[in-house]
Amino acid sequence: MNPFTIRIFAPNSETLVNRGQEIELEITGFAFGGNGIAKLGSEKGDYVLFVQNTFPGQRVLAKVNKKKKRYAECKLLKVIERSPQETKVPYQEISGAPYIHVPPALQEEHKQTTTLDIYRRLGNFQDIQERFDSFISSPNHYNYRNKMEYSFSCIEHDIETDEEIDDAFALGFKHRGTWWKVESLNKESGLFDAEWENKLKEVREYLKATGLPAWHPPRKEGFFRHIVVRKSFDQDQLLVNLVTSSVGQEQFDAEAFGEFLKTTFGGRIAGFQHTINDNVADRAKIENGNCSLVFGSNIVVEKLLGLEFEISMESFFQTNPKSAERLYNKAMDYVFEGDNTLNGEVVMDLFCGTGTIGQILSTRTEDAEIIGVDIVEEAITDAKRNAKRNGIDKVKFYAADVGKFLLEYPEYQGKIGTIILDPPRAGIAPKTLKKVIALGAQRIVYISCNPSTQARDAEQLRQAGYDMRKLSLVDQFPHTGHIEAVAQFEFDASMVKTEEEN
Ligand SMILES: C[S@@+](CC[C@H](N)C(=O)[O-])C[C@H]1O[C@@H](n2cnc3c(N)ncnc32)[C@H](O)[C@@H]1O
Repeated sequence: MNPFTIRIFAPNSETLVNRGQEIELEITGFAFGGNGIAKLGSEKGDYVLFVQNTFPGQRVLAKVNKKKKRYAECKLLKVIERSPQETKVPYQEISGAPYIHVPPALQEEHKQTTTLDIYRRLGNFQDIQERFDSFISSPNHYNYRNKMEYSFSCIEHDIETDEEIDDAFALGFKHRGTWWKVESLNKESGLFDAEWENKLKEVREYLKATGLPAWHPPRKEGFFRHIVVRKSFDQDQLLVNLVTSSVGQEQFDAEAFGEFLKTTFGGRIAGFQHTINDNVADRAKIENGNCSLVFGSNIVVEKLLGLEFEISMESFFQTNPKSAERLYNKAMDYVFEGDNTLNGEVVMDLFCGTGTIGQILSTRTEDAEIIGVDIVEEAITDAKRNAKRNGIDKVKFYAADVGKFLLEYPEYQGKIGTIILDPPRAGIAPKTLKKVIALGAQRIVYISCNPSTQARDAEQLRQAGYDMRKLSLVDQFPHTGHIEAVAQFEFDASMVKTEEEN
């Protein structure tokens, strides 16, 4: 045990912590989703505290957010002492990459163990190890993201002194656990484009020199609000969107800033947009507003498994495209395994986003009819445009709620051999999953960015006769607690439970 840690013993450790309390803890274990575990001893046994984004061996300052009888959930405020397993890295630490000091192989080992445990506990797969196929690493452990959002604030958290500075001009990421304080990014974070982040300081100095103020989050006033950058790895180009309010707009020379970007980043800036957004609602999307293209193009083009995708500022696109290729290849292996050629079949790509999976599928089949469905109209518009760009006419895209779509098109019931599912983090609503099951597919390939909801949905699928045959984990987001999963389910009539058995 760390010599600085005071291990508290009390008759009833439940009484040791209160909601809102700040407490120093030693992290001794690790659970799914990047939850470090600390324990407080008592005569009645250990009281467990989960602290998000921590790692075994760290000594941390945490705040109790939720208190239950047997455990508490805490928010990390500060790492006081690093784990002996952590190493020095040349990056500036940001709250979005809490494991940047943990060697990638160790991150992966912990992700695999804790994620498989979730399938055991939430999906009741005691034999998960036999179903587990592979752990797929991200091809790039660093600088893998293709989109980053930076915030301005006139309240700065100084990373050297740990002090709050008012009347500042900060540009970077929010200080851990706050929504008003920004830590200026002075060198790359290790997640996004190195050149862009290493020169962000120059961007900040340029904008500060305009004399216009950075946003004041509590007062909801100021001029500079955010910078959002999109990257195409294939073109090695950046698309920049500066989001400001309209107050002071006439004093801002967007064209001059555009020239500054061109000079600073050479030919790498594909386009520069200026968005004026006066919406101060907490949940408003930062990019919404009045957008004008100052120079260049409002899209970049990314290549994925040989196909081209136009990406605008608003489009949904996999954040780690190089790793997404590995994810999609594994999904394709699961689709085509055995002699599942899909020829002459109807294939559903449900929750299709910008239609990436459906398009990849269509390049590997002869005469399958592929149907993509997503609720976001703009995503479907992007999907159709990209399919055209790639010369693909075998995929039909529909903008609709998956549940409603399946009700409105009952003719597909019983005609579908294979379904690909890629729902959002919340998983699939039980009612919608019931409708998917009613389609009667032989095989379902289910991609998930949240294994805990996938494990839950796997239980519903099992009761309907779908056996999870294979599972792979893909590390789409190194240095975070997140992990992506892809599973192959096969219908087995002998597994279907009767009403009485249920
Ligand atoms: C994880 S993303 C899918 C990404 C996509 N398959 C890809 O690889 O690019 C989940 C998608 O589900 C869509 N979605 C969420 N709820 C939905 C619903 N009820 N019906 C249809 N689509 C929905 C979202 O718009 C989002 O595009």
